[in-house]
Amino acid sequence: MHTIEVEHVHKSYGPVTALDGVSLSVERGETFGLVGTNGAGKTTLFRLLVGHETPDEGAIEVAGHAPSDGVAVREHVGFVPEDAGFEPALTGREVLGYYARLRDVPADDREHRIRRVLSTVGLADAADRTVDGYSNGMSRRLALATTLLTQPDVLLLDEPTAGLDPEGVADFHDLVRRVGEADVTVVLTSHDLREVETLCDRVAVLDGGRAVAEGPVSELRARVGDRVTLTARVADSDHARAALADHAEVSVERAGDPLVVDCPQGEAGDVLDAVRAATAVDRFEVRQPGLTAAFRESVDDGRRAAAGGETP
Ligand SMILES: Nc1ncnc2c1ncn2[C@@H]1O[C@H](COP(=O)(O)OP(=O)(O)OP(=O)(O)O)[C@@H](O)[C@H]1O
Repeated sequence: MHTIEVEHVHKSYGPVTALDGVSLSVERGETFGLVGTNGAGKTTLFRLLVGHETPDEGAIEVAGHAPSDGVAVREHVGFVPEDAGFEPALTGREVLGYYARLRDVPADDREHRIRRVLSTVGLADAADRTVDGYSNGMSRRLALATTLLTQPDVLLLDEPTAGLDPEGVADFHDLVRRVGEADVTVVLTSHDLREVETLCDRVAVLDGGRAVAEGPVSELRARVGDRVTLTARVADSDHARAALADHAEVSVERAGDPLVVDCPQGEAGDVLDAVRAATAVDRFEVRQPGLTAAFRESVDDGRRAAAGGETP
């Protein structure tokens, strides 16, 4: 069952086309990643999903409702914008008090729900401090807490971890996983493809307002094939490179120290043996290219298709 359905959506701002015929669907309970280049249309899509803007063409349904149905959206959809800011003189608890009213939480249940979400996001101890003293990570968690007051079916998180330190990122990831376990459909945008790979079941790649790829993270990654990157600390990189000259499927990406080689997964062992026969190898690691390469490939394919007038 699809909780989010976006069909052939176009949106322009004057001469700027922000979304150019985007279609995608997100299933109930999924954690879905929306990735793309700067200005690809990710935030615009979020604004359409919560009814802050209306599409010029196309149809959108979220949790069984049109985004123009403001009451349903408030009840079923939680949106954490990239720049969620709060009145600095209010405490975290007071902020949540206002949001509880805004979201029509019954008066006799407010205190209980506020206490519960403060505990969920790990802000119980900081609840009575004013938010001007909150760290970036705490503010993001408070923003998420505002959406959890009404147990939404859908959570939209726009670059939720941008600017957080590694500990803040890890805390937020734990939180998203916990929220996701409760059958909530989560859609998040991110420029950090490792984050998307870690958290998301499926992903869509936007470029220039077009969805150029959509599918399970593993499928997208498979588009770049079974090649791996081998990085080795070598005593003599010239000897190492010469030893690989006869390997047709192997390309030396960097011929210094470390030596970086791109090769088919099945040949990584032979490549390492050849390098070790030619020079001393101190350390080495083999890595799959991951989503970054798949993302670049999708964007390139989409641009080629657009130039040729095809649909990717
Ligand atoms: N209110 C607006 N008025 C004019 N142009 C806009 C407006 N909102 C978005 N745009 C333009 O629409 C395009 C898509 O913008 P959007 O913010 O959706 O991209 P994004 O993928 O979220 O980018 P980023 O990753 O940089 O946050 C951009 O060219 C942007 O300049």
